Amino acid sequence: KITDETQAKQFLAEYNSTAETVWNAYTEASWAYNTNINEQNKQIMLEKNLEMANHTKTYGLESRKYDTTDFQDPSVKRILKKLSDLERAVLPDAELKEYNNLLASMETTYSVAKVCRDENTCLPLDPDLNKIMAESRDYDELLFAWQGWRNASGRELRQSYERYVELANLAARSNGHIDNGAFWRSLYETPTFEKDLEALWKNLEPLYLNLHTYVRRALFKKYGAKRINLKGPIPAHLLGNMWSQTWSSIMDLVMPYPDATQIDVTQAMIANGWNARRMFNESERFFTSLGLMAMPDEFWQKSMLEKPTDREVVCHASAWDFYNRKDFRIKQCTVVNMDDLITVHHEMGHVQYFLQYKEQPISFRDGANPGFHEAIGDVLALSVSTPKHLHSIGLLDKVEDNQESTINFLMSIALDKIAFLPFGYLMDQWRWKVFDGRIPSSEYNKEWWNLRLKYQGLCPPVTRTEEDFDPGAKFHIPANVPYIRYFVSFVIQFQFHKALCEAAGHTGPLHNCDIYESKKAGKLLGDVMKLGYSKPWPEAMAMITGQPEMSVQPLMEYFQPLITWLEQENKNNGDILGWPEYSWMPSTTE
Ligand SMILES: CC(=O)N[C@@H](CC(=O)O)C(=O)NC[C@H](CC1(C(=O)N[C@@H](Cc2ccc(O)cc2)C(=O)O)CCCC1)C(=O)O
Ligand SMILES: [Zn+2]
Repeated sequence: KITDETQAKQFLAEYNSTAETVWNAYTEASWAYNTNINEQNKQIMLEKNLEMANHTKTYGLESRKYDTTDFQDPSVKRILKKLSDLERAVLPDAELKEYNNLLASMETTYSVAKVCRDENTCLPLDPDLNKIMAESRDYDELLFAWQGWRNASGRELRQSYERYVELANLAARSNGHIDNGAFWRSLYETPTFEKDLEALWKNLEPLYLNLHTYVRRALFKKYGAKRINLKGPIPAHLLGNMWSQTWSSIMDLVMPYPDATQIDVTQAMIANGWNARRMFNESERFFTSLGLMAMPDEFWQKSMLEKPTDREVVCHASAWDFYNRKDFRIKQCTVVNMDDLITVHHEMGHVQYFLQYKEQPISFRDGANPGFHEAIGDVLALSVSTPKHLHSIGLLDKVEDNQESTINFLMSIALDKIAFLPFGYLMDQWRWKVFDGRIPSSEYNKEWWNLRLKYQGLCPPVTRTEEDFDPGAKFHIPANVPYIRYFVSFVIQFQFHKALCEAAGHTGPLHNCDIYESKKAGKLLGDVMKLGYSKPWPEAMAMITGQPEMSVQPLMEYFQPLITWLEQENKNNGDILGWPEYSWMPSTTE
């Protein structure tokens, strides 16, 4: 074992500079494929991925030769520990090639899947099927899109997924983890992580049950007793989203006070001639108003902000770090609406993080934990979404400060933030159980719907079998992107919001806070982003909030007026919380 710390530092300097070159080459190839899906670009990406894996393995095996027990520099210890996990590079050549091919083909299948109405009208998910799910109020048309998408995507992926699970577990176990789920959870460096998450969920469940009951009553009014059971789960295709993960698209069906201020600003964006570029410029303006960094010129030259018309692309939005400290991009098939304005801020939050930690060693160019990376953009979006801010950028003609408008506003935010919580929690509950063997492939779909029932109180609108593979109809599953990061983000973003609002000198209810132009708030956030992954995340959490733990208190404080209103409303309606008639399903006849 090598115990010479100076030698270790030289080794890491060499790793850092070679990694920048190799990772940049892979990222360029991956970008080329994602923005122009064809066989040649796929092959080049796979080749660059192998080169990156060789680099990871060479340096990873070398890093294992060091005994860091007596080392002084904590960063050297932290980086060597991270490098010693080879991830997929640990696989033998044949398995690594098979694994990378599986991932590329699953992502391609998902990204090019279409649903055909007839032989010459085939609809992609983005924007066509998403638009139907958000805007249609026709039960059968919604079912056409919902079932068609699952046939075109999930069903096609089941077999590949089964093999992917085996190889992901083989890699994880070869690196010393029990299974791939244990490897994913290890990124949070929290021994009590699963227990902490369950405690958070137990605190949040009552909020969700109240929202679920209220929305079920509204859908009962719209779709009637044959389709909605006031004591049963909600059919999964009626919530305004292909995966029922966020419900703000059905605000028109659930709006508490239709005569008070309406928050959806899509019409105003279109009326004011907003386009994709304007949406990104507005977001950049918010970041610079906090004293944070503007986008480099290269960002505007090289990003893909709209769906091209002449080729197939991966439309699922994403933010890219090219690991050369200069080149950062976003790929988004931007549509001019409120939903996408939020997504723009989300992706710009990732790029801001990339910019803030770009001088860190490459091993530290990550979020304090993955949930931190997901929270940055959403924190700013909480300010942008306030009536006050929307009014200031010309998207809301008047701001009314009364109880009805407040409840309408909080409902529109709750339909995204509270509705999302059970979905954000269950996605990796399913995957962790697949990786540890508690869910065998013969029960993939049955267990998926058991979790959808248990946490979200949803039921499939038509009977599902093991011919189906509904988890595969959600991007992150075939794309091998972990998901618990979003559940963590939806909790901590309210902790960050509360702390930044205090730094900005905000007084009054938390839901009215807009941190726009607060340099103090910006500094608090910027200093944490600069750390990247260099310090354990509780230290970063304490820098922002003054304490090291995840807490639901700020989220509860933010929604308190709505929670009180929902409890009263559900009581007035004589409605029960939950779905005791859990085996009910909607009738398929009129
Ligand atoms: C190279 C690369 O892959 N980079 C990573 C970033 C990084 O790791 O550096 C990346 O860009 N990942 C893509 C992913 C895209 C989106 C997503 O998938 N969101 C979740 C959950 C959710 C839902 C509502 C919401 O308001 C916020 C989140 C979903 O839609 O289910 C799509 C819309 C928003 C974010 C993302 O940005 O997280
Ligand atoms: Zn994200």
